[in-house]
Amino acid sequence: MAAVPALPVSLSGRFKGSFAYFTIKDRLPQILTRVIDTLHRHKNEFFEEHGEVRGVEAEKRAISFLSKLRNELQTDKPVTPLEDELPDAALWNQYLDYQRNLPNGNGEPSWFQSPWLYVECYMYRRIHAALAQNPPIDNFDVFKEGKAQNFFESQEAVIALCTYFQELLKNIKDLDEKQLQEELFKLLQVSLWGNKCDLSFSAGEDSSQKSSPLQSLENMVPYILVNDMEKVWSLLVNAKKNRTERSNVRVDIILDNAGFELVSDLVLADFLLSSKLADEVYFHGKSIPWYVSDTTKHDFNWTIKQLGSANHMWMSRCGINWEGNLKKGVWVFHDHMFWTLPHDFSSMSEVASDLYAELQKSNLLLFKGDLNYRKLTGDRKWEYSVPFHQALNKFHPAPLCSLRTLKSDTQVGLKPGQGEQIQASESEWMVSGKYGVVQFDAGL
Ligand SMILES: O=P(O)(O)OC[C@H]1O[C@](O)(CO)[C@@H](O)[C@@H]1O
Ligand SMILES: [Mn+2]
Repeated sequence: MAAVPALPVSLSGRFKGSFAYFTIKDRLPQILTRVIDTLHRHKNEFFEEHGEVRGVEAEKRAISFLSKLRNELQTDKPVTPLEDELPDAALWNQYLDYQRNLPNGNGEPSWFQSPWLYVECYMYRRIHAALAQNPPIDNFDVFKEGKAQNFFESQEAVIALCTYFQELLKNIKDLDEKQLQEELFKLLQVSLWGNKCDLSFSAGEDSSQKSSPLQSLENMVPYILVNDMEKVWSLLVNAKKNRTERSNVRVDIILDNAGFELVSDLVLADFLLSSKLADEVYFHGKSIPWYVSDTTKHDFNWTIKQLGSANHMWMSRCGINWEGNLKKGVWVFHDHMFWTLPHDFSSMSEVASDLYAELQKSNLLLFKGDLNYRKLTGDRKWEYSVPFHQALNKFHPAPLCSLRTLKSDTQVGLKPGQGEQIQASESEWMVSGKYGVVQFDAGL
């Protein structure tokens, strides 16, 4: 039997000067400071809604929990077990034990010594605990305002996209295969570049989409380092041809950020149905606030409502149609605890076998964004030219495609020398969000 190659090491804050190191040192504390400020700013609201004793006391407790967290992070303290009783706490604590016992581990897990992916996810889980443990403010999403702001500031781009799309729908029935393919490619690219706009990347600062998202697509093609759009197209066209009455074509979108990116994903999903390339689309979101801008069920419904009631004909047409899709059941929103665990996707079949089985029902999984890419590839120091299939490390529930702009220093599946060549002239290429991939894996 051929020997199984060992996995490369995890990205981690222990590599001084790496992007992980700077993120843990600078960006994560900034995010925590913003969260604390947000709670301060809402003090009056908590007071008015819940009174001094319950509302303001809860806010104070949450802030002191968060300050303690920031201090633990900045002084590289050991990662502590979760003490809340939320449904995922036991899994988190088991994962801590697993980190403690890793044969090549670096002693007691801590903020700078442990894998970056683990400690970063852990920070968001602790932010959640700070609120969830403190009723009556336990349902307060500290990132909600930022997500709404991103949506409103992207208005023009949203209008441009909805208008383009509604015009397209008018004659979608008359398009031949070539034209359909072109439109699919356009909307895949809009959804890809929509991933530039996440908020954790800019530590919560403005990152909305300002210009028309369709105009500059062609100029950006050279920045797509792996472009498997043709493979996505053939898969969908073949699925459509082989489809029988009993076997629907199903596409799943594993969502990333709310705001403009979410709108671009919804337009893509609508296109898949309207072009009859798919019969149903399942969306997967986060069950708790996550990585500042990720989409929860509330954000998903809120966005569709906002569009539906907008003062712009094509925007509201989109929103109303999408609400209809949800009602008809051709669009389904799912959230699962697994998406907000620290595990990479290679352990999904073990840790969340129900979710894995659900994904197996799909014809195509579209994974949006950088964090999903990190979890697909295990957030490791891979050689750039290692095949994507190998980095997936046996995660193959169904054919899948990642639409991701590069915002963290891991990348696989490049041509030999391709990464090194860009590196030579642009040292920030992996973290600037300027480059992207549409990277496909057919499965087993
Ligand atoms: O929203 P995305 O595309 O998953 O990006 C999340 C961002 O957060 C990070 O984890 C940074 O802390 C990066 O990996 C990435 O830039
Ligand atoms: Mn995100």
